[in-house]
Amino acid sequence: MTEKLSDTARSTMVEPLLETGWALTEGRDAIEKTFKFDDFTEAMGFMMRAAIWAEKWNHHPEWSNVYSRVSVCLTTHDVDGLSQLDVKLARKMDKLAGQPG
Ligand SMILES: C[C@H](O)[C@H](O)[C@H]1CNC2=NC(N)=NC(=O)C2=N1
Repeated sequence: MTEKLSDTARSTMVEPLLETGWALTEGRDAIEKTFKFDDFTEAMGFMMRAAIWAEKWNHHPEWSNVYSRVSVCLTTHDVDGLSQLDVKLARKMDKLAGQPG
């Protein structure tokens, strides 16, 4: 059963994400990041690759795309807050984007 991250888990698992461009969302227990790509095609390719992992893990981002940018917000609706799934997907997205931050 997915659980909300504990305070300890937040400092060990979420804080490192803040170093790679993720930020805590105002007013929500969520993290967000805007990925910038060279063009629309690169942005779409990232979304497709990330979508495959989201579906495989049954954990889906709240995201939007404007041309070469993809804005992502991750939170776990089932627990109304951040869980390990959000950390896992955030790490995967960073890898798929090939950008440290
Ligand atoms: C029924 C389905 O398995 C659930 O709604 C899954 C789908 N994807 C999900 N994605 C996210 N971000 N949070 C969830 O709680 C969630 N739950």
